[in-house]
Amino acid sequence: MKTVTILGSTGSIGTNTLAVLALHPEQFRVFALAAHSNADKLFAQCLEFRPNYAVLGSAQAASSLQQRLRAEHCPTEVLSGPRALDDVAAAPEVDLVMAAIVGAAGLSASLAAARAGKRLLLANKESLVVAGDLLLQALAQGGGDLIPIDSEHSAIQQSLPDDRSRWQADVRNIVLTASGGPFRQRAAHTLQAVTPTEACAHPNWSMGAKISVDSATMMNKALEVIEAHYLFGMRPEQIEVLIHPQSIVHSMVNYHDGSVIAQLGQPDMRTPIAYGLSYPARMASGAPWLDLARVGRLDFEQPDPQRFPGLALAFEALRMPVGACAVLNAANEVAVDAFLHQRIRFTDIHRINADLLASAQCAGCDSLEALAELDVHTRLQAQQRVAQLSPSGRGGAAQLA
Ligand SMILES: NC(=O)C1=CN([C@@H]2O[C@H](COP(=O)(O)OP(=O)(O)OC[C@H]3O[C@@H](n4cnc5c(N)ncnc54)[C@H](OP(=O)(O)O)[C@@H]3O)[C@@H](O)[C@H]2O)C=CC1
Ligand SMILES: CC(=O)[C@@H](O)[C@H](O)COP(=O)(O)O
Ligand SMILES: [Mn+2]
Repeated sequence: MKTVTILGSTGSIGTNTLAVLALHPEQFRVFALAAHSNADKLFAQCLEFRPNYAVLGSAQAASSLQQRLRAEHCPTEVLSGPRALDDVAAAPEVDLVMAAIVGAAGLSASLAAARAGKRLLLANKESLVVAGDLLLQALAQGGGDLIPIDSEHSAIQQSLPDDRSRWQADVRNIVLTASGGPFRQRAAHTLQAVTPTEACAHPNWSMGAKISVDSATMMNKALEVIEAHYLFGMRPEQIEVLIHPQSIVHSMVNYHDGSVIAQLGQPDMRTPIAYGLSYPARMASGAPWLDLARVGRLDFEQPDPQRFPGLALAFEALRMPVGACAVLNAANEVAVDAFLHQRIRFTDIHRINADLLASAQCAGCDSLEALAELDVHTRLQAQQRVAQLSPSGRGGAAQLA
């Protein structure tokens, strides 16, 4: 029996993880569930999975959830705050940690799990983007391992040789597939008018709001290029991005002998989640079977740099000092949030990201403290840019649309 902590249990990945675990009660027990503010959903999850611990963002919300659980005779103890996230990630009882918090807010608990030698099931790509070297060092020190949950990286892992020492010798490059998101065919000059609802309407995947907007700008793929660089030790020029609108080929590896090895499946996160939970064995995930005759065709095309200028920022950041990726991530988190709150236009996301990356002062920012400072500083700068770009900052009160 393996014991699991799920960080971000109320989100899209968290919910899918619980759906997979529910299929295998004889193999897994839930130790802790953590959310930020969705107390109602966490309450329902606690009643169903009866974890030892639940975590919420604020002490007040935690105390209210505790009372509701006691009234239902549920034994779960409710904790609060970022320290509690680290504690439930590193607790000695835990074997597996699903890191599915959104954004850099997930970094501290990912590091805590890594230092404690857990198997880290990493959905929170921002942890690697902000502090890739430090997370890999923590894993090496803790003696645990990391299984990527991001569908492309799960696909690459499944397509690489088991023997890591062969990766550089055998592999020519890796190809991350991208759906192109909801605006793949939309004229670039109309993108400034798109709404948050349109941007979140991903053609193939059902996901949280932040990653859905990232898919629409292709900043998701930019973050995934950086994620792949750290996970697989590939140089920027060994990482290629190819648009594949059906999201059936989840990514592929080109070998020196001309072979291409890929992983295919329905666009359903329960598959990479089940792979991570059961690795190296395989188990049922609940995802539907892939019927290629029904899919009919698989298309591929080059990403259009006019429509998706954000993709190039990943390659730029990887050629800069290490903190540049943290700057790009922080700028993007602030910009996406401002877009979702209709404070800036869709196309302003890229303006903010590109401006802040261009002015990044990140030389020597390789410690956790320096990266944290850089993150705070960049968020302040990004907020200032948001204020300038928002309708009131432009000198008018007009609605964005
Ligand atoms: N969704 C997907 O299919 C995929 C997601 N990923 C990655 O997985 C991560 C999660 O994505 P997704 O599930 O879509 O996101 P969601 O927005 O659906 O869920 C986010 C989860 O994180 C919690 N959370 C948010 N902020 C904090 C915080 N400050 N402290 C603690 N918990 C917090 C939320 O709690 P609450 O509900 O209370 O707000 C929620 O449980 C992201 O890094 C994303 O890039 C990667 C590949 C695919
Ligand atoms: C499911 C998953 O891994 C997402 O990151 C997905 O890849 C998003 O789709 P895009 O290819 O549109 O970014
Ligand atoms: Mn992905």
